Amino acid sequence: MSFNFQQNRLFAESKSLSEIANEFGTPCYVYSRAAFESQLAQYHQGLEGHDGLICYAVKACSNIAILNILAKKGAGFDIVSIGELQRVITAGGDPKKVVFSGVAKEYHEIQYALEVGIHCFNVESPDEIDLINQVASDLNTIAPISLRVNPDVDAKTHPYISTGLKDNKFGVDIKSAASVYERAATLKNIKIKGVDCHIGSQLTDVTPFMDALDRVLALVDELSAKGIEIEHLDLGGGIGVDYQGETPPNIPAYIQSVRKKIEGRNLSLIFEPGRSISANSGVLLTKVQFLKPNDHKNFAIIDAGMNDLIRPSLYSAWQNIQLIEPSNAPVKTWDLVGPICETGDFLGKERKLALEQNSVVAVMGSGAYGFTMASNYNTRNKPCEVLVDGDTVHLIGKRQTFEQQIENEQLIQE
Ligand SMILES: Cc1ncc(COP(=O)(O)O)c(C=O)c1O
Ligand SMILES: N[C@@H](CCCC[NH3+])C(=O)O
Repeated sequence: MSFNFQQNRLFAESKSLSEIANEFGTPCYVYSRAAFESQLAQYHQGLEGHDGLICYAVKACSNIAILNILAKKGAGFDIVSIGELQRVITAGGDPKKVVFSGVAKEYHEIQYALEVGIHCFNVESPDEIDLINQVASDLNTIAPISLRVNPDVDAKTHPYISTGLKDNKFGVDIKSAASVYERAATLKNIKIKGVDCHIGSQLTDVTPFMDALDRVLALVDELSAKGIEIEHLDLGGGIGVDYQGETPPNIPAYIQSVRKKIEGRNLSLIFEPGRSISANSGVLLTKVQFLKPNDHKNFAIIDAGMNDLIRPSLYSAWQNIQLIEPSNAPVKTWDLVGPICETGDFLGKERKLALEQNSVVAVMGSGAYGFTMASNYNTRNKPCEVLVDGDTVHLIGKRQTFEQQIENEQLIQE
């Protein structure tokens, strides 16, 4: 029972979103604790009885209160920067359950990750292996690594969020992976642990995952023949969600089919889900400021813009928009546009809604890549974030202030 209607009023668990909008103002991200926990539980259910880790992709929704809730339920974390690692540690997450992805890890980031003792580095290039080996040698330690391989499969998702094609910057071409492993095996401060693969995001069909897995398993066999034994497979994230009637794969069933494919092999499993845990665990509340109907198009100007939620502008992503209270206004077709001085600043186009001035709407499916991609464009303060737990509301992220925005800026002295 995450987001649900009760007598035509939209609720987060047992709390009405109108009450939240009144108390905290808009724009405001609202998350459901139960939703986060039940999505994570699906992954744990799929993995039950098999060795492995569910490493939530912090970039999807990184508020420390959320990370803390997931950590308490046993999650590990997939991070891509020292900042994300600091978030995990601040939130009480276990560094031993952290995998470090990303194409551009820096010396100080690798150093910190080694000092806190992360589970594994997901390495994306031969040069990076050398740097990790160097840092580990400087610290007189051994760095556990997986190589992120690019299996050249088409994830059949939006080109901007497809990562497993040979045209994408991520990972190492699977054809040259064996030689990269062979070289890594000669390095004194490197310990080879796994093979890593993440082919894209918002996949609604498991076929590309399974094709990638076949290629990864062929590599595992090739490595084994060369005397390099792989302990774990990290199959990344990427499971899609229902934004507009999509039918995403059933999570436990997906993991079961992976387990079936690796039967008889001594391989533990890591998954790095982001969107499938957080997208439908959050909404963005925004209020109609003005209505600007005209002859050929009706604009509803809302108080959230592309700086608060960039997905519609950046990927032409479609997210459902719903009134949180019943309305007596006539239903019309509206473009919901924000306050930013950009033509591409919209959260939804051609939506049939009974809008009036001060109506509050919820942009559904905003829990992933929502707040984490928010910016200060047009010097707008980032919105607040609240977490609903049953009928209790916690403010987990205060609305940013102008003073916070400019605190690192200074006038020149003349
Ligand atoms: C390496 C890596 N792991 C995990 C994720 C999480 O992906 P998703 O949110 O699609 O589950 C991403 C983002 O696509 C990623 O780049
Ligand atoms: N930010 C993207 C997903 C990127 C996934 C990260 N590799 C989205 O909102 O759909």
